Parts: sequence; C-alpha cells; structure tokens
Amino acid sequence: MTSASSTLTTNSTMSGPNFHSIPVLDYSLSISNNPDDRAKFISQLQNALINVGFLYLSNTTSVIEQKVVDELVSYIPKLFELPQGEKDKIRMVNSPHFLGYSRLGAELTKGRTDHREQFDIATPHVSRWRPGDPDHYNVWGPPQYPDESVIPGFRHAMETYLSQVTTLGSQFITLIAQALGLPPSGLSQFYDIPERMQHRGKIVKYPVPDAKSDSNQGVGPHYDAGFLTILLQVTSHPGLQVQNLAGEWIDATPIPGTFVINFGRALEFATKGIARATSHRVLSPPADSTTPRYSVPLFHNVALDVRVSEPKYQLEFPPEILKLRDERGSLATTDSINYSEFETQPSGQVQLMGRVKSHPDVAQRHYPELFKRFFPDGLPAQGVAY
Ligand SMILES: O=C(O)CCC(=O)C(=O)O
Ligand SMILES: [Fe+2]
Repeated sequence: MTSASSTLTTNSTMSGPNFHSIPVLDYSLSISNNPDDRAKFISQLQNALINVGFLYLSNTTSVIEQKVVDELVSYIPKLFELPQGEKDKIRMVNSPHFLGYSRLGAELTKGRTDHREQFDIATPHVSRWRPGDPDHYNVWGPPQYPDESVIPGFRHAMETYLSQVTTLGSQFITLIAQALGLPPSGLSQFYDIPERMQHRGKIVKYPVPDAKSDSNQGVGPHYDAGFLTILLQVTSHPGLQVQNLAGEWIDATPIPGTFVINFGRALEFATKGIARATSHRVLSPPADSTTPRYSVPLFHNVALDVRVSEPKYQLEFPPEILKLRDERGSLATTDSINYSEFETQPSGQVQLMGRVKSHPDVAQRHYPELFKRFFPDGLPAQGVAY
C-alpha cells in the first residue's frame, strides 16, 4: 500500500510546509544553562509540533538511564519465548482494563488484522470504577505480568522503565506548552495528580511474515490517542512510516540512542489543530529478515474526565502561533480515521471506544453493550485478543 486514500480532508492544492524527513532534536539543549540552547530547542520543537507531528529525541540519558533501557531490552526476546501457557495466563481477555497479552493477529486496525504479538502493560494503578460510574473509569487498572518465577526481574525492569519514560513525558509536556507560546504549566489542566494518572505501554513483536502471507500490515494506519507517545525502536528494522501532508509515507528508520516522539489526537484537538497528530503505520519486517522487529511505545495519557472541547479547557494561543498553523493549512491527505470522538467525548470514553474496536473479544466479555454497538454482527473471525 503506497498511495494514500483520499478522505474528506484531502487538499489537492496544498501549499505551505510539507516534510520529507523527521527532525532529530537534542533533549540536552532543553535543559542547558545557556538560554540560546533552550530557545533553539523550543524553536525546533515548534516546527516538529506544527508541521511534522513526529520527531526523534536524542540525549535523554539524564532522565531515562541507558542501563534501564538495556535491561528492559535484554528481557524482550525471553518474554516472547515464554511457554504459550505462561503467556495465556495473562491474556488480555481477563482484563476489563485491556491490559495483558495478545497473541499474533489478535488486533484490528481500521478493521484489518495487525501482524503483531504484544503485551499491554501500564504504570501501576488500581481500578477506580464503582457501580454507577461511567464505564470508562475502568480503562485504567492493574496491569497483568507473567509470574515472577518464569521471568525473574522483568516486572521490576519494566516498571523502572515506565516510570522514567513517564517522567520524560511529563517534562516534555512543559516544553510543548512553551513551543506553543504558553507558560510551561500551560497544559497542566489536562492532568490529574500523578498518583491518579495511568500511562500505558506495550512491548511489541512484529514477526517476519511467512512466505504465504498476503499482508505486510504490522499495524495499519492510525493516529495515537493522547497527548504524546514515546517510542523505543528496539531493533534496527525499518518498518515505521509516517504520512506527510501530501499523503506520502516517510520512513522513520531507527536511529540508535533516540526515542521517537509523536503527538496524539487529544493534543491536536486541545490545541485547535496547532499540534499535528500524524498518521503512521508499521510494515512487517521484510521477507528476507531473519529476526523479528521489537518496539516499546508508551502512550502518555491525559486525565480520564477531560473533555477537550469543554469551554474550561479552551486555550488562548498567541497570534504568531496561530499564523504558523494557518500557513501549514488544516488539510492533509491521510489514511487514518480514528479518535475523532475527542471532539465530543471525555478522554477516557474515547480511549475505551478505541480499545473496543481494536480488541473485540475483550469488549464482548467486559463491555457487552459497547461491543454490540460496534460489532452488531458478533465477533469478527479475526481480531480476538485470546
Ligand atoms: O511499533 C511501532 O514502532 C509503533 C507502534 C504504534 O504506532 C502503536 O502501537 O501505536
Ligand atoms: Fe501508533
């Protein structure tokens, strides 16, 4: 699939900035004592936010220690090689919070099967849902980990990693605010106190498709949901691609020592379209590859009750920032369609609907009413998270 399908947002006479590569930003500039360095970082971030929606971030070891990354990475092949029975003990269908293990081919994007196997894991949290509460309070809850005895130390390695990446995410939010002409705390109204927040990650394996496979969809075109995603590309495989304003797919080839950061639909709506949520997808490793691709995204959430369209959440941006958005234009060719519900629904409800569409079997067990709404003909043949 190389050509973009046109949607309502197609703009054939596109003018203004487009991108053909993804900028690399040096995080250490943002914490430098030299104000010129900090200003340079903010200006590069402004361009990435408004015109690209993606960036690579280098030099983050002051927040995410290299040894923490290395330790997590060392567990990843072992995690997927656990006996199937151990993985099945923590399958996602056990969890109303959509956390746990999904076997290969269990997930749908835009109704098509993704060719990936994954563990959805999140920062520690208890479920706050009580009878009578909205369903979406239940999208946050305790993660499921494999038994400590079968992979000793993994849980600690993952929790340490998640905690450090979450810290980077929270600091990055203050930089985003500044790049949008707001004070550093300008986006804090979208967050609850840290103890009442949950951020989710995944550990993902994209296997080499077998010769008979007619699909190279690792994960289909989509937008991410929240404010930002921080992605570790563990292996050197190409495969992640990002859609530019003209609808062309641009490679986000792994750069060692960097994270990929991209912005989600909630941030796009909350910033009146100034920050771009950019469509992306992952292609399976090429047929001649001898190893799978691994990645670890972390989705940095906003609070469950936030309805970005509510008057109390409206932000005022300086005219020069709005001008940059207008010069870019609000139209782009895209293959992605998801998460437009942020326009009307609270963030938790949008997340829940996204999860229902991706994991229908989990929804059927835990959210039967929503399941019927999205899958009136019952469970699709594919797309069972196990
Ligand atoms: O695996 C990757 O590189 C990206 C995955 C992704 O886009 C997602 O899970 O939202
Ligand atoms: Fe994504």
